[in-house]
Amino acid sequence: MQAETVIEVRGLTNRFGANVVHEDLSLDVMRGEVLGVVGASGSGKSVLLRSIVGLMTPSAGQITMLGTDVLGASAADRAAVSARTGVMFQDGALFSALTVRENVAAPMRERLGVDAETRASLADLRISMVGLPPEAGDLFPAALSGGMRKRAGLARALSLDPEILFLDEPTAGLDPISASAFDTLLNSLRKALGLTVFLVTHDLDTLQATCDRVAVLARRRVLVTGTMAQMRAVDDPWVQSYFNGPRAHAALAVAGG
Ligand SMILES: Nc1ncnc2c1ncn2[C@@H]1O[C@H](COP(=O)(O)OP(=O)(O)OP(=O)(O)O)[C@@H](O)[C@H]1O
Repeated sequence: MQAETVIEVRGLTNRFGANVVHEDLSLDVMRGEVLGVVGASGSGKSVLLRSIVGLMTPSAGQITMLGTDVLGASAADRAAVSARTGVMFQDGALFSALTVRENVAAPMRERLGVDAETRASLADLRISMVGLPPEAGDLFPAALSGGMRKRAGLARALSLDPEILFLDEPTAGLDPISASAFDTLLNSLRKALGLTVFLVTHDLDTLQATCDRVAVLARRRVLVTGTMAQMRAVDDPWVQSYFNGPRAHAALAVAGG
C-alpha cells in the first residue's frame, strides 16, 4: 500500500528580522507514523510546529496538511483542517479558570453540535483515555502535578478525536518514571486511535521508545530524516554527538538496542 503524506512542507522560510530560522526547509510526514523532530536549542523546532498548525505565518513556503494548502486556504478551510488535528504544548496551555473537564470540552463547544452534558461525557472519556482518575475532571489546573497537567493537555489535544497530534516537548520537566509512563501512553493511544504524531523533543528515551522516524533540524532546514539506527550512521558532527553520545548509548541500552 502506498504511504499517504499527511503533511507536506516545501520551501519553508521563517525569519525574525535578521534571524533566519528556516530557509527552503522541506519535510514530509506520513499517515500513521510517529515522527520525532530534534535539533539544537534555537534550531527552530517550535517555529516549525507553530508554522504547520497555523499559529504563525511563515515568511515563505508551502504547507499542505490533509490535502489542504493551509497557507492559501480560506479561514473556514483552515479551521476545518485544524479541527482534524490536536496540539499539546509544553506547559499544557490549560485555561487556569476552567476545570480539567471544561478545558478538555472547550474545543468541542465550537466544532461539535452537541449539548453540554454530552460534551462533559466526551471529555470524561478523553480524561480516562490519558490515564487520569475520574475525579481529575473536577480539578483546576493549579491542583495538578506536572505529570497530570501533561496528561490533561494531551486529553485536550485529543478533544476532537484528531488524525494528527502535535506534541511540543511532552516529557520535558517530568521525572524519568513519569516520562516513561508518558511514552507508554503515547504508544498505546497511537495504536488505539491510529494517530499520526509530530513530536518535538530533546528526550532520547522518548525518541527511542516512540518514534518510527526522526527529522533533524540543523542549518535552517531538515538536514536528514530516518530511523534512530540510520541516524547513528549520519556523517554530521551534531547528529553524531547527539545520536552517538553517552546519553544516546544509555537510551539504547535501556531499550535493548
Ligand atoms: N516570535 C518570535 N519573535 C522573534 N524570534 C523568535 C520568535 N519565535 C522564535 N524566535 C526565534 O526563532 C529561533 C528558533 O526558536 P524555536 O523556539 O523554534 O527553537 P527550538 O528549536 O524549539 O528551541 P528549544 O529546543 O530551545 O525549544 C530562535 O532564535 C528564537 O529566538
